[in-house]
Parts: sequence; structure tokens; C-alpha cells
Amino acid sequence: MTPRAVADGLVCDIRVDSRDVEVRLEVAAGETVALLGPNGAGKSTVLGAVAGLVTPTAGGVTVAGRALAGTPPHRRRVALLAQEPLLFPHLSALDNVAFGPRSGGASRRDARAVARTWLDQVGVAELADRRPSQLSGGQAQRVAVARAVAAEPEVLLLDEPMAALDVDVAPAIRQVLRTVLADRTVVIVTHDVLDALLLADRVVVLDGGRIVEQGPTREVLSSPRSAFAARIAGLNLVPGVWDGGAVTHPDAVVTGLAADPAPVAGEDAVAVFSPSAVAVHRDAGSGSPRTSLVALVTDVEPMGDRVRVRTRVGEIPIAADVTPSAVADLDLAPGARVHLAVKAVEVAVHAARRS
Ligand SMILES: Nc1ncnc2c1ncn2[C@@H]1O[C@H](COP(=O)(O)OP(=O)(O)OP(=O)(O)O)[C@@H](O)[C@H]1O
Repeated sequence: MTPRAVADGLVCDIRVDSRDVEVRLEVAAGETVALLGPNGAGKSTVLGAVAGLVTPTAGGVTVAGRALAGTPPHRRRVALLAQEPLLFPHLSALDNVAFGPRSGGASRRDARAVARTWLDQVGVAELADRRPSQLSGGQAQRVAVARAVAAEPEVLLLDEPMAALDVDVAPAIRQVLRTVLADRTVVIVTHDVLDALLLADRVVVLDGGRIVEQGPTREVLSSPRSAFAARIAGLNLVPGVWDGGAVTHPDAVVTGLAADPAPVAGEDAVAVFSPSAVAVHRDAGSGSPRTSLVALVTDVEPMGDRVRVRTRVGEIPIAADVTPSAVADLDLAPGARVHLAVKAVEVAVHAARRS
């Protein structure tokens, strides 16, 4: 995907005095931006302003060069997918999805044909005749995704789309979104680092109604500069090529298990593991299938009852959480050379976002 110009995408340059929010968010056409931040940071306010549900005190929103001031929500060509699917209860899944194209002027027959295509695309073609009350949460959210894109919006807004779903259906919906979001102009609000990693080209972090950090997703998550990004990031990420058993990067080879959905051998992937899964030794270890990496300690930072040891393996930052006594026993300090061990079962390998 090659993001096109911001002029063809979204500019949300707003001040909302009643909520102390002042943000200039730019999203290029075809780009997916993840909006992160603590509760009350202003994420919903930004989505609301773009959708036309919040009126800014000053500034405004443009989509593909069109200023949207005074344009009501349903004429903005902006679709909002919320946590809850919010389908029309009295319409079938098919007619829920056909609603957008129909409102856009398509004949009933054409609108239904478009709706069928989208229901098929999100994997629920066989549920076309069901009412929302006859769908599971995950099925209803798939229908809601189909409904949002069938209206051919110029901007798609997703407000924590996986938050209300059971953890076991979230990966499948995430996979649907990966396909559907490609090449669209999207803002996704999420608290889940995996959503940002797997769905977004770029991350924008809000705090106290202001943008405090932004950049390419992997950069922000691996070297966070704001306190919030550091808190949610926390995870170790090693990008490389998946060979079915390990992810190979010029600086490190990390053995892991394919996540659901599985990456394809020979393609770009990212190994994800938590700092608590990393053991620190002074000598190379051996034993069960594991990754062993030679690292240089860059920082040692107490975090509650654990100590976060930040290291670099070549160019790759890797954090390990150890006990204070391990820090003393191993004499861990910036500049120390250590061996990091990570068990394969602790490493989830995800297909990298195509960019
Ligand atoms: N309807 C409202 N009326 C007045 N102030 C509001 C309203 N909704 C939110 N606020 C305030 O606006 C600020 C930004 O809130 P917003 O809901 O945009 O944050 P958020 O990042 O979406 O938070 P969360 O993650 O909790 O959903 C906060 O100070 C909040 O208290």
C-alpha cells in the first residue's frame, strides 16, 4: 500500500474548548492511523468531530479537500464502526448492509447485490437473512464491518471495534479488518497494541487533549517516547522473514509459534513477546527450543517489584523483566554484555502488515 497525499485524505484540525481538546490529525488517503491514549485523552472527541457528532469551537475537518463544516453526519461519506455493532434490529443482515448503497441511490436489486458481495467478503454470506438478534456478537460485528464499507465511505472510523467481543473471536475479526482496511483512509481507536501493530501504518498518541507522540507503528511501539506509549507498548517486537519456525532479522533469529491467523512462510512477519518471557544470563544457555541472543544492556529501570532491563541486540531493542536480586547477581548495568533466552512457546509470530 502506498499512502497517497494528505490532500486526498483526512485533515481534522480542531479545538473543542468544552473538552480541552486541541488536535491536528492528518491521515493520507489510503493510510490507517491508530489513535491511542489513556481514558479521557480526547480520542472519541476526535472521532466525533470527524463523524459530525461533535461541533468544534474552532477549526474543522476536511475529507479529500471538502470542508465538512455544516455537513450532517449522514452526508459526510464518513462511516463509524463502534464497539457495539448497532445494526437496525428490524432489518435482515442483508438489508442492513444494503442500506448504505440504497441511501446512495442504488436500486434495491443493485444495493442487495453489493451487500451480498460484502457479506461474503467478511465471511457471513450464509447469514444474510438473519435478524441481528439471531447473530452472535462476532457475527454481528462482521455484518457491521460489511455495512460500514458497503456505503463506500471516504473515511472509515473504528472505535475499539474488538473491545466488546470475546477474546477468541477478536483474531478473526482483526483478520477481516486487515483485508477490508487495506487502501482505505482509516482512523482506529484502540487500547490493544496488537490492533495498532497489525492494522495501522502509523500511530498517534493523545494525552490531555493534545497529540504527544506520533510515528510509524513499529517505531513508536519499539521506542516509545511518551509515558502512555511506553505503558501500552511494553512488548518486544522483532520484524523479519518467517520460515515456518523462526523469524529471521539481520541482527537476530527468533524461534516462535505462528499466531492465528498464521503468517506465510517466506513472507514478512513480526515476532512478539513480553519482557517477562525473556530470561537474562551471563553465559549462553542451551536446552529446549529457544532463542538465544547476545545483547548489550542499555538501561536498568525499577518497575514495581520487577526491574526492566533494556538491551539492544544489534539494532533491535529488547526488554527483559527480572527480579531485583537477578540484577545484583548478574551485575546488570548499562554496558554489560548478556545472553537473552526466550522460549519458543512464549513468542507469537504474526504476519507483518503489508506496507
Ligand atoms: N459528552 C461530553 N460532554 C462534555 N465533556 C466530555 C464529553 N465526553 C467527553 N468529555 C470530556 O472530554 C475530554 C475528552 O474525552 P474523550 O471521550 O474524547 O476521551 P477518550 O480518549 O475517547 O477516552 P476513553 O478512552 O475513556 O473513551 C475528557 O476530559 C472528557 O471528560
